[in-house]
Amino acid sequence: MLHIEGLTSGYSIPVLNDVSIKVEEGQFVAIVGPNGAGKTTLFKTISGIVRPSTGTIRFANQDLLSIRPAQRAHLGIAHVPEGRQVFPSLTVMENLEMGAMTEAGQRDWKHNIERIFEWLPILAERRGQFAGTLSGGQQQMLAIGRGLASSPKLLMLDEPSMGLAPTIADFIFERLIEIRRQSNLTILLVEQRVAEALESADHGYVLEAGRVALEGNNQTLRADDRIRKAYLGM
Ligand SMILES: Nc1ncnc2c1ncn2[C@@H]1O[C@H](COP(=O)(O)OP(=O)(O)OP(=O)(O)O)[C@@H](O)[C@H]1O
Repeated sequence: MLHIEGLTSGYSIPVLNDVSIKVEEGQFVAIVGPNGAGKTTLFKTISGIVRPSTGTIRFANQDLLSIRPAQRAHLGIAHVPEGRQVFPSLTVMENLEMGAMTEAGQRDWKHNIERIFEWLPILAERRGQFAGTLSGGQQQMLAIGRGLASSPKLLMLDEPSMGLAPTIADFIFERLIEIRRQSNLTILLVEQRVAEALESADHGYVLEAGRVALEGNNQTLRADDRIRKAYLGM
């Protein structure tokens, strides 16, 4: 579904160097790595906020780099950004409606909103509340709900656990696993919480200093000595 080959991208200097990543349909893939490794830059490059200097990105058999950033959401890519970025002065429902601006989101709205409320019931309870007054965990669920409202083929999540207490973060990971189980949605997750991310996903990449340092299925990565020492504290 998403094939990234030889990607070099960044700002005045490159942050990502020769990065290749594959996400197949229905897969849950995690990209883990330390602060500043380039995880957010990778997502911004997929969304079109940052332009790569070399490499290719194919999504659903199309050359993504030839498609304008604003059009990429319409192809079925939902980017749930770092720091949630909900619209604070809009209600929960209005935020969800903002997510449904794609053609597919409009078409599937009734079905999607039912499922979003089923998966994330707090959003149904708080539907009339201003998003800015929600807790961090609730805002993260709203950001995920807003992504789901666009009827995505690929849901990209940038550090959904950021700034959340461990129990709340665990709840978010558990919800993602359940959403994926029920919908077979393709998920690409970027995370610093390596243990939780590798438990949730079926395949993982370790990004270090802008390069893919390791790749494998979740069991292989969780058993890898370097991962255990550097990220799992074992
Ligand atoms: N707009 C920008 N202009 C210049 N450099 C940037 C910009 N955004 C990020 N960087 C730099 O790019 C590098 C990678 O940042 P990026 O945010 O992609 O990493 P990350 O792995 O997502 O880390 P974090 O978990 O801290 O968000 C860092 O050295 C950062 O300082």
